[in-house]
Amino acid sequence: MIVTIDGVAASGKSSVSSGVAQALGVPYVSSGLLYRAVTLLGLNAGADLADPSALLPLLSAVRLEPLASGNRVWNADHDLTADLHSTRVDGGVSTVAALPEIREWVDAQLRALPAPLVAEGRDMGTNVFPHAPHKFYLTASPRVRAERRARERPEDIPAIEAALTERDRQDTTQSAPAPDARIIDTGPLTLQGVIDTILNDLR
Ligand SMILES: Nc1ncnc2c1ncn2[C@@H]1O[C@H](COP(=O)(O)OP(=O)(O)OP(=O)(O)O)[C@@H](O)[C@H]1O
Ligand SMILES: Nc1ccn([C@H]2C[C@H](O)[C@@H](COP(=O)(O)O)O2)c(=O)n1
Repeated sequence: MIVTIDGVAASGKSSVSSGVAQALGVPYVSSGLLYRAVTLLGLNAGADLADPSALLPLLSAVRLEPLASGNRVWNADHDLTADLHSTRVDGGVSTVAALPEIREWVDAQLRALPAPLVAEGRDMGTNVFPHAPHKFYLTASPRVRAERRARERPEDIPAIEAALTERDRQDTTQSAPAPDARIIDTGPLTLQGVIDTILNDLR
């Protein structure tokens, strides 16, 4: 069984997916972390983030570890995870995610993982796992998402809201909900409330 949980930036995808996966006793995979890892490696190498031929050679030893408690991304024996949610990576990741060659690489990593699993991102229900039987799409207003994210970042709420809105704009192409996804506005719900909504639907 595959459950897909897509949604806009900072809508709660990874927290919700982790909770759902732990309740089901299956792994979850965060596709955004792979796009973030490509971005980090590109920035560290001084590569042009719009040039797939400069990025693909950096990826031969990149591996996603789909732990239910929180995914980790490795480059050989170096754990990249702690550096993936920085403002620097946020600023470049949409450029990288727009490259078809990089999307193909990410999709191949995800499709190689054995089911059952919970997959989260933007196009899990539309493109990567279109035949998944259970699909969800999380939304919340930019202000609500910025207020939540401000607890994890040094920037103030208006700056975070502006950056989220810009990233939503840049990611529009791959971020449409699947026609058969259940759309959940997480604004009025607690994190546990969103997890319970999905688990009730699955039951
Ligand atoms: N329903 C909720 N109520 C309150 N806080 C929430 C809720 N859902 C998520 N959060 C909090 O919002 C923040 C962003 O959540 P999370 O990182 O899971 O989002 P995301 O969609 O995976 O983000 P990104 O797109 O940047 O990877 C976290 O601090 C999380 O704990
Ligand atoms: N399936 C996916 C997952 C992610 N992206 C892009 C869009 C985001 O800006 C970036 C980081 O993802 P996040 O950590 O916010 O989930 O990666 C995508 O295009 N497709």
